[in-house]
Amino acid sequence: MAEATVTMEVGSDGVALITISNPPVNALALPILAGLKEKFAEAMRRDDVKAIVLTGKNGRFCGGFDINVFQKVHRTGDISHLPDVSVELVTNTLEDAKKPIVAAVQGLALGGGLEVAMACHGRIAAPGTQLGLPELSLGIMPGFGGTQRLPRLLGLPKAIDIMLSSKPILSEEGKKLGLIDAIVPPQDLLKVSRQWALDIAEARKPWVRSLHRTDKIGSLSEAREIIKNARQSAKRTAPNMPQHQACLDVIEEGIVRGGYAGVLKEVKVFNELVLSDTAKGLVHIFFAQRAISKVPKVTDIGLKPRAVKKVAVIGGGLMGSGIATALILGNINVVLKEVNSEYLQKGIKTIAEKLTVITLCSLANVRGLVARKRLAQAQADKALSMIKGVLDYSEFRDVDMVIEAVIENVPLKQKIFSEIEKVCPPHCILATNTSTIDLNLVGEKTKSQDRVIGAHFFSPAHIMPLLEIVRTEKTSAQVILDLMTVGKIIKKSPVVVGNCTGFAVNRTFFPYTQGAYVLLHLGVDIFRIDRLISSFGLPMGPFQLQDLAGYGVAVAVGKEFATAFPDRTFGSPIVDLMIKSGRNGKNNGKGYYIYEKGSKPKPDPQVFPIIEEAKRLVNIMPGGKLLVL
Ligand SMILES: C[C@H](O)CC(=O)SCCNC(=O)CCNC(=O)[C@H](O)C(C)(C)COP(=O)(O)OP(=O)(O)OC[C@H]1O[C@@H](n2cnc3c(N)ncnc32)[C@H](O)[C@@H]1OP(=O)(O)O
Repeated sequence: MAEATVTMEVGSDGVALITISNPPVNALALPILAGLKEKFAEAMRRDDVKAIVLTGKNGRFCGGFDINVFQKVHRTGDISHLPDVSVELVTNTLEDAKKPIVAAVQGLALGGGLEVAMACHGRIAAPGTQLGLPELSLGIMPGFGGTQRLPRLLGLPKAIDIMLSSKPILSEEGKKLGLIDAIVPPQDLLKVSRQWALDIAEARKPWVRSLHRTDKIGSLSEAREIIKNARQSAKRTAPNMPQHQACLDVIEEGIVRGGYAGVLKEVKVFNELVLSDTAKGLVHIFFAQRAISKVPKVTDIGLKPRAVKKVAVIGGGLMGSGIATALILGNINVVLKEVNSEYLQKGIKTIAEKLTVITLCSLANVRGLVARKRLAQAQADKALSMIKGVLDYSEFRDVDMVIEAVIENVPLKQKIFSEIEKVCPPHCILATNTSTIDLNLVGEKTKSQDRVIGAHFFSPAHIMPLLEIVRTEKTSAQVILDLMTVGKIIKKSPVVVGNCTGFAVNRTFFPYTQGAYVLLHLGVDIFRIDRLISSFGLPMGPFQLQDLAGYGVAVAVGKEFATAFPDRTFGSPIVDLMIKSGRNGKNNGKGYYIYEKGSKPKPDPQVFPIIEEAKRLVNIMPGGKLLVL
């Protein structure tokens, strides 16, 4: 592992260049923070230093405080692992320095990295640099003064938006908003920054301390109104995330009692948030998301991913259309195969609708609905030109991958696999989107077992980030790597798992659903179950989710499980009875809930007699009273 260092070089111009080096993202690890303290102290002491430029090595300014330290705090419960950076280093040493400091920012300045840059007296950036405070996505909030300095540099609405969304902006936007003083080509970054620092030292440019600024804050009543609206919006969009409200409280403290009081409160609340369960969970997810791209004997054996330029998707239903949309959005050409032209048209129409909605959302910043719609239509049409609908296999001769997305039916999948093996080129990856069926069964009738792999997407497939990649003992490392790479290109989180009925997700999910059925049969109100699960933090409860997925999936998956794990299966007739009574969930607007366009799903009391019938058929409490939980 490369060493974490901070270096300082003093030029003949009297500018000290302090460089952070901690590959790959120059995170502010503890030795880096100690190094910064030491080098800044030296620069302040030395008479030959007039001004300072702070930068990061290898084209990246800084990816923020070292997240590994949070893990250490979580493991030990000992908050003293967190150093006093916000007041001692960022405010006293940098912002209140006796010599001007300019941040030369390139690549990225995120979290603590941007916070350090904001405490400097000038910020010069290379084009396309990412600037953001993503701390809330880790369950914490900015802790090096970001909650105070960002609003003072950008104004409250934009600063709140950046913090609460955790999304970075580019330096070009940063320049327009006032976060960046100048954008210069990377090769001029240090030269311009040095001159800028000297200009401040020699009073040719203003010496600005961000925390002391008030010009962008507006009146107290305006600020309060903005914060109030942000609070309400966060309550709706992030109801189970305490860090959103906490961050707004700290911002408000700074508005009401001044930036320095805000910095002090930020430190206190930051330390509380670091220990929260939310932070523990989200920091775990940060590392887990990175760990998934390291698969032993796949990503560590020197293989290079092959280009996947054209993918055939078999089946244009709910899953197939979503998968095709995701591929097109990732700039991958798609051949969509259906059994007849009616289904094919329907599939392509669904894809067109999805593309229009997505492009419309991505154009939210374009002014005027008409202009937005026109642009969205043009972009969606362009994307649609990457798809070719077919009814036979003639287009399959040059595809790099096939993703079969038909119904969960073993003989049908086996037939398709033996057909595609014959028509596709020998390098072609043969993937199935099955959610449950053992892949050895799916590929049983092919000779190309090394090319057979599971690509289990989650509905809606163009939106949900998880891609469960299922490998059998015979799937080749190259094929796994290729699918992982496609997954990343189409912005999924590909997780490689082993092969068994249900794989990892449904193997876990099935007992969860079974638990919900058992409670239903014990007499617990299903809408109460859903409410409890939502308030626990999941997007929806098990019954609403079943409505969303459609009952066909539940029936098919249930059968597979019952066959594979008969002793772990509780046979509830509820889904069959729902289907018998003409319900199919969201698909036909009638499930456990009623679905009407433009309104939220409403619990349907008419399902109670169906539930009673299910309970009567499987009487798990003969003669007993209903359990009140
Ligand atoms: C007090 C302060 O307010 C608190 C903070 O600053 S908290 C930190 C705030 N910063 C962040 O949240 C940024 C987190 N990092 C990222 O979003 C992305 O890593 C990135 C955009 C910087 C780079 O993305 P990318 O190039 O795709 O590389 P990615 O694979 O994510 O990361 C490369 C490596 O750097 C590590 N890394 C990235 N940021 C890190 C950080 N802040 N601390 C420690 N390690 C970090 C990753 O764990 C990964 O390690 P690995 O190779 O051992 O798995």
